Amino acid sequence: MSSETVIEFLGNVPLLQRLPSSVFKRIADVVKFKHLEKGDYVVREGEVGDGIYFVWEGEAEVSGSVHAEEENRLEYQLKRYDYFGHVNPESVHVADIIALTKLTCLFLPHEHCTLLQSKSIWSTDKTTETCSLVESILHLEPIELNIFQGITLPDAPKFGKVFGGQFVGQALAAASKTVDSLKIVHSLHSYFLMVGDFNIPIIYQVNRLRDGRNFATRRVDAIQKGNIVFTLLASFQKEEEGFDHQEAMMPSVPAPDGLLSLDELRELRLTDPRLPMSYRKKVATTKFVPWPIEIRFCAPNTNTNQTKSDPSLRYWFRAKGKLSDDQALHRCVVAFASDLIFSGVSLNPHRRKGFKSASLSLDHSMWFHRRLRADDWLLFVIVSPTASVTRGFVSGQMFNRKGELVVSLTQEALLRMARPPNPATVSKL
Ligand SMILES: CCCCCCCCCCCCCCCC(=O)SCCNC(=O)CCNC(=O)[C@H](O)C(C)(C)COP(=O)(O)OP(=O)(O)OC[C@H]1O[C@@H](n2cnc3c(N)ncnc32)[C@H](O)[C@@H]1OP(=O)(O)O
Repeated sequence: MSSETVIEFLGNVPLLQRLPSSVFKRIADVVKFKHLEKGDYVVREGEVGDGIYFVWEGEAEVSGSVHAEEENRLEYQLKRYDYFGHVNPESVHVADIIALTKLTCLFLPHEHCTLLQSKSIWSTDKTTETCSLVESILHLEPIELNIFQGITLPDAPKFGKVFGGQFVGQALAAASKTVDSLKIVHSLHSYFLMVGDFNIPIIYQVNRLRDGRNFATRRVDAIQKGNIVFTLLASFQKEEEGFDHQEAMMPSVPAPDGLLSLDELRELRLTDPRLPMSYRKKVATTKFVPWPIEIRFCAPNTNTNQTKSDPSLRYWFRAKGKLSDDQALHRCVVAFASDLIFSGVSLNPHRRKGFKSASLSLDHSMWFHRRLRADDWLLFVIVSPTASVTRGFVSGQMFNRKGELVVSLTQEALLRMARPPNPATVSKL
């Protein structure tokens, strides 16, 4: 059996899908095949366990007692992708497992069961303390099958509420962790339903809408205090060769290395005489928590939030720090970053002195065209073709440094002139 076939099988075992994708190859290298005939005992009640079994082919019956009382006898059937056994070497089997047909299992011996315990959903060796901030933000605690918990870290971007990109990135992480790791997200569509509270955890409930041979579809609801505050649909596909063309051209822009970072730009703005004193004072007194995403505007930017400009923007961005090598993580990071400076571009032609807006992202859609790395520079080209009846529409394209179009995306946002106080921007959960 090829290693690829074993990895694909392991990726379809729901229990394992939450693990970092790098673990599957390691598990595939150490599992052993066990073949049994109809009627054979695979394990016996009362015996000490020797590892975990995954049903590869055939059916088995579980028959045993929970408390040695006849009325509490367990009886159910196991089929492909089900598992049984114990991670702990001292545990005793509480039931017989008997082959109902010819049965093939993959067996993971005790000494390798630590592979099933990982501190992060993205990496086997890094913990949330040792990885980059954005990777920690996108780490979720698996609570049960299909249920994950995310939190808003103290250093995460917040804007007075749960940042929209955090919802998209975390929900996509939850969806990705219920899919065979050979299938990668190619599109997502999402709605921001209620302003989220960053002081409380977010529960991500994944609905496995479909698992096909090459495609899988998931719906994820983000829940706080019993309310669905955000919802996302995502589709995943196993990579296959096909037609390839690209009509979209990457615009000619300066390379990122020579451009100012947001932190440098902010420092300069404190003393830039072209900017109004009131603005400089505001920049100086506003608490500034650096973002986990590095951003470099392609054109010199002396605009304030009260300067009228074209409804378009170009900037380079990348995650700060090195990310674990998992394509699912890189796509979640891009999803997270894509809501930082996006729909605000719709407001550019309407900015003026005294301008104060109440704006909120309403929906967010993305299409991933090619593999990408979120810890290398990506160019985000944004244009707002229209704004009307309080809604601004933006579309964007992301190119890698080679000029390949890697992502297309759109967003609609609610754009209103703020009337004080502004209850729309705080959570009412
Ligand atoms: C160094 C140099 C460069 C740096 C450069 C940095 C750039 C720095 C960019 C950062 C940029 C971040 C960008 C983050 C972008 C997100 O993260 S946005 C967060 C994600 N989106 C959300 O949370 C939206 C969640 N959804 C919702 O809240 C609801 O679905 C909606 C959209 C409000 C619609 O609900 P609804 O109940 O139908 O709404 P509606 O009745 O119209 O209004 C709701 C409330 O707003 C109030 N409201 C209505 N109009 C107004 C108004 N004009 N003013 C105030 N309140 C209003 C209403 O009174 C109402 O309040 P209540 O009566 O309920 O108390």
